[in-house]
Amino acid sequence: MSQPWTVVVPVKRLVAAKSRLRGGLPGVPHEELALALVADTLDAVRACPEVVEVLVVTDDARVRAEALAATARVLPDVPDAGLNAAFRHGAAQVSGPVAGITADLPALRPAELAAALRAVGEAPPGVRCYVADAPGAGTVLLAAPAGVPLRPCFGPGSATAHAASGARPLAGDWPSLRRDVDTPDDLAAAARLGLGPRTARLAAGCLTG
Ligand SMILES: Nc1nc2c(ncn2[C@@H]2O[C@H](COP(=O)(O)OP(=O)(O)OP(=O)(O)O)[C@@H](O)[C@H]2O)c(=O)[nH]1
Ligand SMILES: C=C(OP(=O)(O)O)C(=O)O
Repeated sequence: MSQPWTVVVPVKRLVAAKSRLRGGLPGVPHEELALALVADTLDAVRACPEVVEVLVVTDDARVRAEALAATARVLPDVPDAGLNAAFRHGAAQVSGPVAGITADLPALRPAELAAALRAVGEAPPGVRCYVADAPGAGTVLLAAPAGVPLRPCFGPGSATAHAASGARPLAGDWPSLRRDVDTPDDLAAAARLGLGPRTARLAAGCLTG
């Protein structure tokens, strides 16, 4: 292991999560789909050899149980403060290198996350790095070396915001890491890469091509 990373994973309450994906798998209850995305993301993060701890920030009881089963630590959310506050809250608990990742990466392969985290370790000292999503406007991963504040700028146009904040984009070929799932089309694209087992079970018979 090159560096012992802690990964912070914020997750909204399932009833409100992934609203753009609602109805994406006909006949599958929305909260089951939202939870499956989280479960597959967490399993892949946990299986990454560079990761020593996973910190899930959530107020959702089912996500909490899922995270504990995946041997993650769970912190309560900052009430009504949004995604960046949740990332800051998690990162504030960490003294070593810390990465924030979105919980909507059901095709994530541990080896691709490991390669991205190793690439952060090769950046100049003190530099934060980010991985943009497949379309290029969003962010799936933001990482800071030990002692450097994470300073998350997630939200619409976050890739530009992270660059403007001084973070460095990582250019690796990591399709499963870059494939966040916001819409039914994203889910179909993730399925082409290969979904994790929880999401794959729900998708069986619903997705084509
Ligand atoms: N803890 C926490 N996590 C959040 C919050 N807002 C978003 N997230 C998580 O941040 C990640 C990326 O967010 P989005 O891709 O916008 O997901 P979303 O808000 O569930 O999806 P939409 O409803 O379609 O916008 C997902 O894992 C969300 O669960 C928040 O207020 N608190
Ligand atoms: C949260 C983000 O966006 P999206 O909801 O589009 O995944 C982001 O990319 O910072």
